[in-house]
Amino acid sequence: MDTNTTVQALCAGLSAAQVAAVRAPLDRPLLLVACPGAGKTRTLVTRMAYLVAAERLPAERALLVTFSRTAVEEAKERLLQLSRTPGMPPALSRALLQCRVRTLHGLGRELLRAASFGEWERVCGRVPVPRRVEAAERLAIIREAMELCEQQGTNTGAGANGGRESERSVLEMIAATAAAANTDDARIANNEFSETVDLTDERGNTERRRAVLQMSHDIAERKAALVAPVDVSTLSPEARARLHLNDIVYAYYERWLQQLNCIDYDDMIAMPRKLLGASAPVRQRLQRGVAALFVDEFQDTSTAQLRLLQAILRHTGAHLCAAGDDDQSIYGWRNAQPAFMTEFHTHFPNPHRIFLTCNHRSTGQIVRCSDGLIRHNRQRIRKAMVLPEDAPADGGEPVRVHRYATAADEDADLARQLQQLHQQHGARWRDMAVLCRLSKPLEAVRAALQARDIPLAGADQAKTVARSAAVDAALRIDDQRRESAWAAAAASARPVLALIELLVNERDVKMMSCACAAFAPEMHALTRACIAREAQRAGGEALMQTVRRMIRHPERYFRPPRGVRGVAEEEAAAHGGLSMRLAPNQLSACKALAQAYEALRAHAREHGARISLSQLVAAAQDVARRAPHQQRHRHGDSEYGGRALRNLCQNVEREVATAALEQIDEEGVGGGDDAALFRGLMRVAHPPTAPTTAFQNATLAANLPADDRRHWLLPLSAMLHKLHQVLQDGPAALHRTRRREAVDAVAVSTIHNAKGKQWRYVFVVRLVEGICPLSVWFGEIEEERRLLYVAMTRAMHRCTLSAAYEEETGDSTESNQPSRFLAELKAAHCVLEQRRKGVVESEERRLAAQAARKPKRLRCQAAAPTS
Ligand SMILES: Nc1ncnc2c1ncn2[C@@H]1O[C@H](COP(=O)(O)OP(=O)(O)OP(=O)(O)O)[C@@H](O)[C@H]1O
Repeated sequence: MDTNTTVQALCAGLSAAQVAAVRAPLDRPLLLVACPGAGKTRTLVTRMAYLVAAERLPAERALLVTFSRTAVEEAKERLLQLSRTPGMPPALSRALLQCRVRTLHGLGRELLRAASFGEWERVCGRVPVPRRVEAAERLAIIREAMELCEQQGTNTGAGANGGRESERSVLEMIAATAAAANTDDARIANNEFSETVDLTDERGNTERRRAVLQMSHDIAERKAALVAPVDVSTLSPEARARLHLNDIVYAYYERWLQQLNCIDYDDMIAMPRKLLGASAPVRQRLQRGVAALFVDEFQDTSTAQLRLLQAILRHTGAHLCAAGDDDQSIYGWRNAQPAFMTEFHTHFPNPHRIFLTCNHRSTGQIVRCSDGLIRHNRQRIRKAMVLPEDAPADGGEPVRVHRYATAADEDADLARQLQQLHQQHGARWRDMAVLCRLSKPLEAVRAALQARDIPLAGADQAKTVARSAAVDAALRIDDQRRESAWAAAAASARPVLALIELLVNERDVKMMSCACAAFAPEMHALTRACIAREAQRAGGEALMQTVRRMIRHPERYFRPPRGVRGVAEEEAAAHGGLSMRLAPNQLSACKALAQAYEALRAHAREHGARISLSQLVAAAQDVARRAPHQQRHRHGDSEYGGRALRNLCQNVEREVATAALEQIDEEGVGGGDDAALFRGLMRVAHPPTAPTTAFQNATLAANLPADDRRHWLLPLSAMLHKLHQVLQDGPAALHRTRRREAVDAVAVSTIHNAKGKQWRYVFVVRLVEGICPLSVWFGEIEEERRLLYVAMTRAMHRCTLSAAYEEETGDSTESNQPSRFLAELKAAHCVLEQRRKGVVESEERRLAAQAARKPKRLRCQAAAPTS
């Protein structure tokens, strides 16, 4: 098939504007300004295919980035569909599956992985691989810094002096954090910062919450602008006195992130950008992977993200094709800047702009009603949403606006309408969605719908199911065998895992003690404490390095055996040894530990990237068997137990690998090759709760040749983590892989989560002041209006908006004002219905009574009017 025919097949069914976008020349950046339902994702992926087919773009160098995982899934699905277009040459079909689709954060993570150990430390100030700080942790740290600054009389408002005093004391704290490492460790160990911040009070307009969020926003802004926090320790007292509160909180927050070896969401964008300037491997990784960059949902771009995109284009010279709708920008709280759409030309010079304004999704009435609403916004690219030529301008039903006396009435009537659509109009549950501005009010809605047996799901209308039987069969794990293997393995696991743990984590005293119990049982607690103190004195040296140093200079650390003359204690201390030296037998204990450790380390080095957890376990078992004390103290490590542990490890390995494969299968792109498997392993290999991961990785990486580090570092951590979990929780833990499966259920979701989706019937509930628009938001009324616009434009066939005058909250009843946006809807495209409590209730009672009497007749009866 020639290229022209292929292109024709690709563009079949597209509108003229969409075809123009697909075939636009490559010499200038391209911006597609689209309306809801204009098919921008479809156009973007078709352009990708067009460039691959007609412009010889290597598919693996076509990269589409977007801003949420759902959007990634959606784009991959579209690529898959496109690859199955009838008449598509098989080579092109295969090539399309090689196109890469990522969230921008995912791309950032990928680039971070290409950085070397040293670059991580030098450019990012972290040890690979850092953990991502939880949202609650972030807010807790910010709040703590602000409260510390507020203490001692800042509440005087004008009391600048009191404020300055306390701010200064926080500055001292920041400067002293490095010195106070012990306290910090204790706080980290106690997980103090994972305390959850009260974010449930979504309607509460509390000043503190607002201030903390605003500060968090300010920190994000600074990070977006790559503003480094001040280094307090280098400032003069005068300079410190001039610092603003926000500078102090930012410095405090960053200091803590470094202490915790964490990065935040913004770092996943800002750090790759820094690394692009500083690291050749990161640049090369990027250059290999990007010749054309496609950005979907461009209106959600934040300042930092824009800069990363610019850096990518600068370093690769790639073609840019962005698509977005400024009217659907709803992530202002994540620093999204719809203005980047209007000012596109200032960031990407000489662009080509194409408008896609035809809504292929909704009826004429929905399109006109929602278009009338969004026209109240001023900061927007002027565009009129239109319908396809063959669609009637006033087609479909008008938008329904329902008002109720109470929220309970609203929910009861909602349930009735959903049931009616399902039972009398044959609609599937999955064709319906209930959307709300906030998640909290949805709790009551869910309860009301569940009470009436309506199946519910989230916006993705999928549920988590256990791993499929096919995968189980592939794993060939038989429950009974696993059960007994687990028992035997658990019994023999401790000494073996202790040694592996020590290899993985050379700085953790607890791990060393654990390993000592098996390989150097004679070692006293005092000796272990001395090793730890010596390592600390040497600036955080690896524990085993300290042990080696002590073995090299026994005269400084150990008393000589009886009858042998040694150096005086004062002299030993003067040479940097211990002032109180350890008993002579402690030297042999140290040697036993070092010997076992070296044997395992040599094994790991020898096998490098090819070693698996079960091989490592086998090696550790071998070392354990040869350890001198093992002959004296048999500790029940039966041969069966040893074998069982190796089997268990193999199962764990298979499980981790299968989880990776499943993930790759679900993503559908790039499956099969080793690189994809490895990427998948990397993803599942992220033990979320292991506090020592960073150190583990650091030490292990130091132990391995550079090339081997990335190949098994994280997978091994994951497997060890899983093995611990299995040993702790029993065999059931081995069987926990889950996946998402589509269900026939009504989507109940926040508007944010519904973005990019569509349903035949959409119900937007709780449209009252304080919820939509949300009163606590920072005056962003236009963003609130955009949210309602997004919600309405999800509807294909019917859109129902509702509000109630009263809502019961606990013991009290709150009165509500209907949302101001309802008054902005044009009367010509909507019908207002005042639904009274009595009518709804009596109708329900009547139907229920009728159902009890004549269930068969009820099924074919037409709906009775209720208003
Ligand atoms: N040329 C077309 N002809 C007919 N239907 C189309 C056309 N283009 C897109 N559609 C349909 O319109 C609907 C909306 O498309 P799509 O979801 O790609 O739009 P979108 O611009 O991403 O929407 P939104 O921004 O609102 O999420 C889909 O059902 C899609 O199949």
